[in-house]
Amino acid sequence: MWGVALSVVIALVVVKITLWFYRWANPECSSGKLPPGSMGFPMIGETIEFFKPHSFYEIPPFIKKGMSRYGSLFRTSILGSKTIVSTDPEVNFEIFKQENRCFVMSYPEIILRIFGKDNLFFKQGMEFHKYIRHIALQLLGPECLKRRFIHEINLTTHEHLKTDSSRGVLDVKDTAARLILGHMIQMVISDIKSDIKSKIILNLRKISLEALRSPFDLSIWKGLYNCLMARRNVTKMLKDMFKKRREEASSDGLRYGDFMETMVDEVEKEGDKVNEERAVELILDILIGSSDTTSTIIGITVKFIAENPKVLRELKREHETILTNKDDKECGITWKEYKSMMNFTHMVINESLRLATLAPTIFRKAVSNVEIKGYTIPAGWIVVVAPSVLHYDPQIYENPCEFNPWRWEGKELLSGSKTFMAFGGGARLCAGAEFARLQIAIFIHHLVTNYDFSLIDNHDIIRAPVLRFSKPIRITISGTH
Ligand code: HEM
Repeated sequence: MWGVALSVVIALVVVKITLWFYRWANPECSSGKLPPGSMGFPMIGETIEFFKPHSFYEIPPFIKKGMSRYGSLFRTSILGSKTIVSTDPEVNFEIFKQENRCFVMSYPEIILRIFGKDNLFFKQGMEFHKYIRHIALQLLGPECLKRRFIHEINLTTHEHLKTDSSRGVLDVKDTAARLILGHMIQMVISDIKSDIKSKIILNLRKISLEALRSPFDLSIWKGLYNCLMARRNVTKMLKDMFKKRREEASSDGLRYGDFMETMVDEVEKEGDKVNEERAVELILDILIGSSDTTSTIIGITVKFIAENPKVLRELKREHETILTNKDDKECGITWKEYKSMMNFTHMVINESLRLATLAPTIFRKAVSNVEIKGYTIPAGWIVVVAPSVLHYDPQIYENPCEFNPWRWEGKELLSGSKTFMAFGGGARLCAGAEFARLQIAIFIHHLVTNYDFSLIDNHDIIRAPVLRFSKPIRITISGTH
């Protein structure tokens, strides 16, 4: 009797588990047809494959496998979420077009923790996003870059290269990260004391994209803890300075003309869009966004230039032409020169951005059922757009693994397209794109006009899934004047 009962219980459990497996592998879709694909093992899905390290010149293997089996739109599961991966330029374009309507930004928890769970750019709602973006562009947009920032960037880049090169060896990413934070903090808080500035830089340097690892890799927790602590320290320092500024503004009417003042003014305005907490958060979001991204691209660009003498010669020619009409050869470039005399430099920057593809996957969530290319993306599913696939597609970029700036000749250089999405696309196109391009161009200008340099080591750069350097990108460097 007991034996029969036990057999029945076991059979029921087996049926239940089988059904659960079946439902997991064959998710329901209330209307239409899901894209083909495999959901992988329950819960884990393809998370391990998503974070699996792969070489710099490779597209993520799990995407490659999905594409070869199922085509350019397929379903899977990553980090416990039902997911659709799109490698189709038309579908990607449609997803960006429907930003803040059918699709909203939705990054996995691990990524949110690095950039901050309270990051205002992750908050949903079209109106709020527009408002926050508008304020950020008052600092990062072309008007401010042209009027004030370009001078600061030239000055800091010149000074840092001069000091750091005096040792004869320079870690490119490290120098770039410190100089970017140096002038960015100055633009945000013009009256900052130098010891506080150094403390902020020290903490912000601990918040790195490299902390992003697989949840199965135990070192991720230490990295996340460091990011969290660094965020907390900087938030506290910014809060204190913000409070002081508000008090000064109301008692003495002191004006500084910097970004912190813009934020103080926003908080004082009628309405409740931004309070003191959010103002500090936005300042922090911009500081975090500014350094690690751009310094990584500068590191990679300098590596590519050092490895390609023909590219270096052409850059030197372009930048020495800019210098011919200048009395002060060390003052750097003007906005007009940046825009109209640096065509080849822009080609080099685009080629580095394409090969580096700093954001290999961009995450969204469908908020309603969306019909696309004969399939349905159900509400609640995550959609992963994969720019890396387009950037390494031989049909779009001949010999895609080759660093060849000349492939950009005659093409639109300063805006993205359906096949060039280094800065994302649509309403959420990178708010710091113009700043990053300007900073990279200025770094190249000072480097090629004032120094001889060559790479010290060979570097293995892996993707896991964001870029990770096996060693720092170091160059030997000496002044030419
Ligand atoms: C070369 C360097 C950079 C690259 C490759 C890059 C890449 C990107 C990408 C791909 C996105 C879109 C993400 C998405 O759609 O989910 C993005 C958004 C963003 N980036 Fe960058 N970024 C860079 C530099 C910067 C800098 C220097 C800043 C700030 C100072 C910045 C601030 C932002 C912000 C605020 C957003 C969110 C925009 C929005 O949601 O409206 N980025 N970036």
